Amino acid sequence: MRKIILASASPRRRELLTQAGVTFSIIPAHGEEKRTSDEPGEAVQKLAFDKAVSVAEELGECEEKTLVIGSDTVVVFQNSILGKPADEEDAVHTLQRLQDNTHQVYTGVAVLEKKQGQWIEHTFYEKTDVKFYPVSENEIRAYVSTGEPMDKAGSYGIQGRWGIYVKGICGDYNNVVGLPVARLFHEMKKLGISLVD
Ligand SMILES: Cc1cn([C@H]2C[C@H](O)[C@@H](COP(=O)(O)OP(=O)(O)OP(=O)(O)O)O2)c(=O)[nH]c1=O
Repeated sequence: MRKIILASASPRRRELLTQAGVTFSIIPAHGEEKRTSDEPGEAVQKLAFDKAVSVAEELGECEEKTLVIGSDTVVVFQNSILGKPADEEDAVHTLQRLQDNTHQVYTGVAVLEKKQGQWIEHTFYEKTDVKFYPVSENEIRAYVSTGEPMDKAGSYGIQGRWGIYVKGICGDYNNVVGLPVARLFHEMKKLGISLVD
């Protein structure tokens, strides 16, 4: 049986992988996330890779075929990359920009596979378009006061209360929540790797 480690503190990623029937353990990646590219696809893959590498390094010696999965999600609006809000006012400002408009959510995934004593890297990213209805400042402030936006890219959670303002999406819903599980399974299948027993 292959050992699978999710390099994440995100409860959403944990839930998505569990729902997909994967048996795994969790080791959150520590350390500063530093964005090194302005191209969102590249940026999220590199951040996902950094998270997976930091956990792989922590593991040291480990069994052949072990997989370490890292992931990173950002929102892109009018060529700017938006991460988590700095504070409540930042969240309000971000949601004011995103409402009544369409933005993109990018999630990068990095899978490190232990093969013949070496870590082999597999990375990809998935993009989803998300369109919001018009939302008033009062509605935005009420949402922000729930605290929900504070740990989320783009200052909202599609799976939570903000869902009532989502007019539609084009692409994978799970990608917005933080892990494109179907694409992950598909990419692993291409490599002959099964994530379920
Ligand atoms: C857009 C959006 C993001 N998010 C979340 C997913 C990610 O957890 C978070 C983006 O931050 P990330 O830095 O990608 O992840 P994280 O810090 O939560 O967890 P870790 O680095 O340990 O894996 O935003 C939602 O839950 N719903 C949404 O609709």
